[in-house]
Amino acid sequence: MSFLTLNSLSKIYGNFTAVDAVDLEVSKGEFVSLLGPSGCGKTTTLQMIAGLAEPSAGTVTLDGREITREKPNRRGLGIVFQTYALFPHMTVAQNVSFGLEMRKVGRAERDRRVAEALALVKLDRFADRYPRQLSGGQRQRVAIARALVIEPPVLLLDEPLSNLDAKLREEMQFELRRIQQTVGTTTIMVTHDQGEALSISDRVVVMEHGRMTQADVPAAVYDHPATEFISSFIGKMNNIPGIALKLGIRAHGVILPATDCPATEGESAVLSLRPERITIVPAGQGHLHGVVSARFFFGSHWLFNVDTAVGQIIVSWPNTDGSLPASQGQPVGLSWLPESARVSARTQETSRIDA
Ligand SMILES: Nc1ncnc2c1ncn2[C@@H]1O[C@H](COP(=O)(O)OP(=O)(O)OP(=O)(O)O)[C@@H](O)[C@H]1O
Repeated sequence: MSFLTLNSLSKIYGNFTAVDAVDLEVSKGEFVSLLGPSGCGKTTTLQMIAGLAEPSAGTVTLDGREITREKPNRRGLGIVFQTYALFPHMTVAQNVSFGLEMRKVGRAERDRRVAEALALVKLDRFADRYPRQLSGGQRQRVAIARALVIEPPVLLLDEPLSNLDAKLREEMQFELRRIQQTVGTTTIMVTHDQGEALSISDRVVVMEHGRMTQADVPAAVYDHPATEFISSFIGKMNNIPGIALKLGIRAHGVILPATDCPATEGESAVLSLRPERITIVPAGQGHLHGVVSARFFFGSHWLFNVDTAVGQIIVSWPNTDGSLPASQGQPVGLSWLPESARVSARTQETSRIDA
């Protein structure tokens, strides 16, 4: 059963369509990320849910009630922006309490709920501090506590972690998920960070040029990207152009196997293969031959660039025991399970990239 429903929601500025007929059903308690490159319409979609932007067409329905034209304060949704927007002259507790005062909640209940919200974000010891006395991550926790204390039906997060440095950002991603799972609030988060969207969401909604192009669980978006754009935007992908065969492609005279082969035999196609699905094997073995042209260390894994007859192939190799399959300049073979590769019809977009 859908708790929040977007029905053909659109936003048009002059003759520019920022959001193009987006349909989405979000279940109660679900954590959904809106993911896409800059300018694809994520924030505008979120703002239409919040009531901060008026839809040009379509509807927003919350818990069976249409709220498309309702004022933001009447919707009572929790909102957290990229900039924390805390009141600088108020303490942490006063910041969190503010929304309850506006709603005329009595003193005793206010104190109880503020204490609960601060405990939830692990800031109970910071209640009397001012925002300037907090780190970026702590301020963002205050913003989350402030949004949740009013017990909103939906929590809307717009790039909530993008002002934090990489390490803190990762910690806060786990924290955000823990908090959301503890309170069970239906949550929609806008992000352009694919890792963030994949790691903490129940479902990822990918947007391109104002349109929703895939909405699915993270593993499905990663393993079965609906468009070529998604396959290269989410994670790394080797896209090898060639001619479709029944089970694979032929590229530069080499036959590359794949079982997932919806393209028509004989047509121009592209074989997509994730770097971590490729194994480096001794020269003379495998489906493809090449020479290691570069090697990069990332701690948990290495990336190998391998020059082959069909172009440069990226291979990811896990750092399980410190051993390496090949050194720079070494001839190698590349192997993969045919079910790890996917062949799709070649679009004009790929042709342009390859040209
Ligand atoms: N008030 C406005 N008037 C005209 N165009 C607008 C307005 N607001 C947004 N746009 C345009 O609509 C498109 C979508 O903007 P939006 O902010 O939703 O993108 P986004 O996906 O959230 O991008 P970002 O990650 O950069 O914030 C952009 O091309 C933007 O320039």
